[in-house]
This record gives sequence, structure tokens and C-alpha cells, in this order.
Amino acid sequence: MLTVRKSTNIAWHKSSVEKFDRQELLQQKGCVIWITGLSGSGKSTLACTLSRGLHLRGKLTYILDGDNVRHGLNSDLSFKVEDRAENIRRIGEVAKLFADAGIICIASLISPYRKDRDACRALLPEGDFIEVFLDVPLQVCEARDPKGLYKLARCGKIKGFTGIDDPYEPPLNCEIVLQQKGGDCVSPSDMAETVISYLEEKGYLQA
Ligand SMILES: Nc1ncnc2c1ncn2[C@@H]1O[C@H](COP(=O)(O)OS(=O)(=O)O)[C@@H](OP(=O)(O)O)[C@H]1O
Ligand SMILES: Nc1ncnc2c1ncn2[C@@H]1O[C@H](COP(=O)(O)OP(=O)(O)O)[C@@H](O)[C@H]1O
Repeated sequence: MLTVRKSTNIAWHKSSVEKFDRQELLQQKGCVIWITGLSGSGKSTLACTLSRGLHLRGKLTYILDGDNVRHGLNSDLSFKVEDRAENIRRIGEVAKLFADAGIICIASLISPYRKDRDACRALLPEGDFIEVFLDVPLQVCEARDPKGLYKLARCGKIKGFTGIDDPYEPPLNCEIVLQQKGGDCVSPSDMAETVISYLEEKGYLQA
């Protein structure tokens, strides 16, 4: 099991510069914005739009995108259930380090299982894990199909594709739900503004 601890005889070494000091320097609070949703729901687009919007306000962000992290750190992981869990666990741990650095970390990955997302939430202090559900129907994602992956999944060339022959468990009570229904098109910048307003209201955009 991935949760079995094999590192023993280790001790935590404290630094004289702490999260509080870094937040003072940056004039913001470190946190994790966790964007979950189907492939094609707009996670990467929202992550980039949000990062740009916050950057323009002088806030330091960093994006951990599932697709991108799978090019390096997680290139050894497949899309089997246990590998998805490990993908999410590692990104959750890295996101925690970014938040501790005082950075607004934007993690965008399908993260289809509730228990894997909840485990990442549990790594952070109360309030610092902000789960954003991109609630976009499968039909809309499939019609977009920017990488042609749904087409491949439908004809059996990709097995275990989320939403087709692999599950997606929507959040039950996340912080923000962004819906994209039928004709009502919500632009990426409107979605990013919703998230920025939440951060403002909760005090994350000041130290
Ligand atoms: N079987 C299967 N199911 C879902 N997605 C697949 C699969 N195979 C490859 N891809 C591509 O991988 C991207 C999703 O990676 P993630 O790390 O976000 O997935 S997960 O959180 O571990 O489930 C996903 O990117 P996005 O479209 O940006 O979501 C796909 O491009
Ligand atoms: N709010 C939106 N409204 C309409 N189209 C969008 C929106 N957000 C993203 N898209 C489009 O949907 C497709 C999938 O977006 P992407 O960000 O790659 O999704 P994901 O990262 O979830 O796979 C892209 O073609 C993108 O331009």
C-alpha cells in the first residue's frame, strides 16, 4: 500500500523562516485551489486564466496540471485506479509544499475519486484547500474533445477513460461549483473572477 510508511528514524527540522514570514513578504496567504472535473471540462483553461488574473493583481501562483506533472514527476504512473491515487497523492503533497511556501497553488487534475481528493484536503489546515468543481456535462466535454481522446475511447482505442468506461465521482460539498450548462456559456474569465472573489472574501489575497 502507498500509505505504508517506510521512512523511519526521521526527525522534523524547523526553519527560522516560517510560513508566516513568507506570507508577510508576499502579502498573500498560501493555499491550494484544487480544480476537478472531466477531461475537456476546462480545468487547464481555468487554471491558466486564474493564474494570469492573480498575477495581474501582484499575487504569486503556481499551476500543477495533471497532464504536465505526468510528463515528469509522475511519468511512471498509468491511469489504473491505484496509479491515479498515487498521482493525486503526490500532487497533493507537492501542493502542500507550495502552500507552505506562501504560494497560491492551483492544482488542475481530473482526480476522479472523492477519497483521493479528501486525502489531499486533509493534508492542509482548515480552509486552505479550496475545491473547485467544473461541473460540465459529459456531452459538452465530448463535443469539445480538443485532443481527440473521447473519440479514441469510444472506439475502444483507449481503455479506462474517465466518463466513458471509468468513473468520475463529483464532489458532494466543495467550496465552489462552476457550471457550464447547454446554451449558457460562462467564459473562463468569468469563472476565474468567481474564484478570485472567493479568495478575496476569505482573506487569501492579503497577509
Ligand atoms: N484513461 C484516461 N482517463 C482520463 N484522462 C486520460 C486518460 N488517458 C490519458 N488521459 C489524459 O490525461 C489527462 C488526465 O490526467 P490527470 O493526471 O488529471 O488524471 S487523474 O487525476 O490521475 O485521473 C487528461 O487531460 P485533461 O483532458 O486535461 O483532463 C487526458 O489528456
Ligand atoms: N469556459 C469555457 N467555455 C467554453 N469553452 C471552454 C471553456 N473552458 C475551456 N474551454 C475549451 O474546452 C476545451 C477543453 O479545455 P481544457 O482547459 O483543455 O480542459 P481540461 O483541462 O479539463 O481537459 C478547450 O478547447 C477549451 O478551449
